[in-house]
Amino acid sequence: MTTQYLDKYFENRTFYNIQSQSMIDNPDQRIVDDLNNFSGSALGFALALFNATINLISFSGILYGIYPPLFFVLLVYSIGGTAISVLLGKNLVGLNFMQEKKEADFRYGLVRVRENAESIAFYGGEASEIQLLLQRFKQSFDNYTQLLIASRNLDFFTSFYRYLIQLLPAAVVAPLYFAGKIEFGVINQSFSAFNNVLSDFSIIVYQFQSLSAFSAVVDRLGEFTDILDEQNALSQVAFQNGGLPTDQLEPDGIVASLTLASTAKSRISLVDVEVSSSASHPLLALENVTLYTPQYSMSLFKELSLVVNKGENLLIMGASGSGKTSLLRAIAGLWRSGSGAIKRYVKNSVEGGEENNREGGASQIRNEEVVESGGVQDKINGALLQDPESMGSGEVFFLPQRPYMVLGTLRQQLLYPRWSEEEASTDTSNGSLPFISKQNHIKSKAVQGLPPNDDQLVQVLERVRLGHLMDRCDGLDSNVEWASVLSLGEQQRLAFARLLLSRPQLALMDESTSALDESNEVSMYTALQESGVTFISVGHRSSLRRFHKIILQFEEAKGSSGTTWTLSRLTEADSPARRTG
Ligand SMILES: Nc1ncnc2c1ncn2[C@@H]1O[C@H](COP(=O)(O)OP(=O)(O)OP(=O)(O)O)[C@@H](O)[C@H]1O
Repeated sequence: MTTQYLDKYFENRTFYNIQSQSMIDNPDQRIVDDLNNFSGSALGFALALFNATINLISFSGILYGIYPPLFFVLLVYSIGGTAISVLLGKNLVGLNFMQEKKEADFRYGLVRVRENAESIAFYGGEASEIQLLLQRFKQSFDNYTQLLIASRNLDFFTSFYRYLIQLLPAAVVAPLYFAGKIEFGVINQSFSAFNNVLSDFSIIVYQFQSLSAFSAVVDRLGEFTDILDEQNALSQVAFQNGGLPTDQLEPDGIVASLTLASTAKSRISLVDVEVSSSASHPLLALENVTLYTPQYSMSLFKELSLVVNKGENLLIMGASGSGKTSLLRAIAGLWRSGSGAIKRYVKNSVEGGEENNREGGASQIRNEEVVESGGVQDKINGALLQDPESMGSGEVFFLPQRPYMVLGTLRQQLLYPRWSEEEASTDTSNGSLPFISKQNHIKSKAVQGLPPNDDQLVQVLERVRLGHLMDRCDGLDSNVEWASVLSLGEQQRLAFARLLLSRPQLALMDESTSALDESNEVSMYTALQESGVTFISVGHRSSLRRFHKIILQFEEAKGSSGTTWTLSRLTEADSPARRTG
């Protein structure tokens, strides 16, 4: 179940939609605790029911044989008892549901402290953190108090129900013994049969508390499953739709009904156009794209059209909050609320690598800058960037504003997110889980060619001026908490190393050099230009202009919501030659 849920959670970026649109609380807790409780309790209840059935068959015959009315009295008594326990415990399900949520919120609060330890320590925010955490704990505690009160009331009733009836067999059977109708041993026999049948009939009454906890777990998992299925169905619809008007879709089954409901508001159509290697083609085209925030609560920009050709790097500038990152989200397919079309031109990745190789020759200015910024250019050109067979080359690579450091070795940092499948196939640690089928897993990004060897990884590290990490951290296999150990600028350079290793056709970079000094920034951008990758950067610094050919500027529209945009070609004045001259 865990692998199934993980597959669904990661399929079609559902984890991102759940998080960015706050669709559901604590998916992690549902995957870990709720699945555990569900499987454990389901097995427990199934066994209890099976036991009770066998027991009932065995003992009801005995009891019925001794005195038939006793059997029927017991039946009526247990039906009444079940009804009263359902009445008394009906709010237990809701309370158990909330208890799971509140405890998960509290635990998540503690995880956030661990993740942001340094920022909290710099702010000196300990007192506020304790207060916030205690607030969460108090909510959990208050709910637990209510849960205890409801359980206590139910427990009073259950005990009363269990003991009240104990007198009945004695009261009925003793007179029969004194009348000489039955043997003395039959009294004991009737007690035993009576209690067995009572507990079988009363399985709901006795297990009500666990049943209500189970029911809360089922509710939480059901809610989660619905969201996962709905998101995946929506993505399939969007995929099948591929830019067609929704009325052209086949109206069959759940997918079609979701189509009609979900496309009441229009969505941007995202089309991957396959092109042959020989044809000259753009890398990206936006046609009349109007973008809204995911819930359509705010319009960001309207009717944006642009084309990015190979080598025509695009710079996006504008005020904070004007929608620059959101445009990258739309290009990456994360945000679809709006209208218009985004076309990404993709081709065979091996061909892409060859083309990169052919275009690997750098201009004079680039070479000068590279020598100045690191002096390892010859090695890079010779061993790495001109060896397409050894490189991965996907289509679009995204460098987010906040570099993401995975939990793992330096090698895994560098290879992320490519080659993970290859690693998984050589990983023997899954051997103890034979039921996990590899086919079920989300495919990592398709990679052609061999993964880079250690020498190449070290060269790229040196190219991004992180060669010292090899000595400092005990080589490529050292495993530390990278997000805490590396400075923000070092993390951004590591992200560039990933990009250089991945060598996509198009890179989307969101303020990915914001923490770097100017010399490092020049070095990173130069290396990227050298590798033949076309890039779209979001940034605030005017020093970035020299690496780009086109600029898209967002400006606040006066007197109306949203922003206006202007697209212009960067003039020669922005080139590095002019600047230095
Ligand atoms: N998940 C979200 N739901 C709703 N609104 C959002 C969401 N994410 C961002 N926004 C809003 O969308 C607007 C554009 O955000 P975006 O991140 O694109 O800005 P930006 O131009 O990149 O800003 P900055 O330069 O500060 O990074 C902002 O007003 C932001 O508050």
